[in-house]
Amino acid sequence: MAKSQIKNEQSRILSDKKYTLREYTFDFLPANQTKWETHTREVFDRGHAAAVLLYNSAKNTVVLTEQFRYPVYLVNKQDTSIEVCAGLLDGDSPEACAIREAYEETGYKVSNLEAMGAVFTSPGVLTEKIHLFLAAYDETMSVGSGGGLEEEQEHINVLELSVDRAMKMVESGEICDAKTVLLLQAVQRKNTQKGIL
Ligand SMILES: Nc1nc2c(ncn2[C@@H]2O[C@H](COP(=O)(O)OP(=O)(O)O[C@H]3O[C@H](CO)[C@@H](O)[C@H](O)[C@@H]3O)[C@@H](O)[C@H]2O)c(=O)[nH]1
Ligand SMILES: [Mg+2]
Repeated sequence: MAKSQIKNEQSRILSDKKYTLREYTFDFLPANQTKWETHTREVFDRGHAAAVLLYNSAKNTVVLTEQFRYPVYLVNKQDTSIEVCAGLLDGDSPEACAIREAYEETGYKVSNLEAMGAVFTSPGVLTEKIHLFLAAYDETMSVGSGGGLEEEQEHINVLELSVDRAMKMVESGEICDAKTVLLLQAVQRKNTQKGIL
């Protein structure tokens, strides 16, 4: 089976402030076809990211963050978004980024990460790939104040919730961030396998 082909790729910058929005044009030959098409696509580049869900299997609880997200406010009129810890790699490995963000955002110093794959949350428009992790936590790892970085205007509340409560918030739509839903479902799957649920 013939694969699709791409040629004559060109791009121009539409916006280049904190992140970069480019318009790409390229010729595209769909798989198993003979007619080339010219495509134009706007693509937003803000680098790649890592996200980590802090999970305590003994208590069956998770630690989440709650913060104002303007895009969520624009669409849902919600004044906060409840999410797993996450941030841009900023030159770090995905693992180092997940550990750094967990500390900055929640004050927990986690170490043993379990990799849960990597996803594009909006492949039609965003280049961003988010590396997903689970990390065990307990009270002894809570060594910082969390809350995020003042210089980045982050005002983060830290929430500790039972997995059951968090899953109910997914069902009700209170939790609607894709990476958070994925990682909560991963924890729930683990519980099902262990016979907890
Ligand atoms: N000045 C300015 N600041 C920004 C902008 N966008 C974000 N910030 C600030 O910079 C901080 C960056 O924090 P990180 O923790 O590194 O990234 P993040 O925004 O939390 O990103 C993660 O979560 C997002 C929301 O779910 C995801 O979209 C993203 O992929 C990633 O996983 C944000 O919290 C916000 O305060 C911007 O356009 N301009
Ligand atoms: Mg963040």
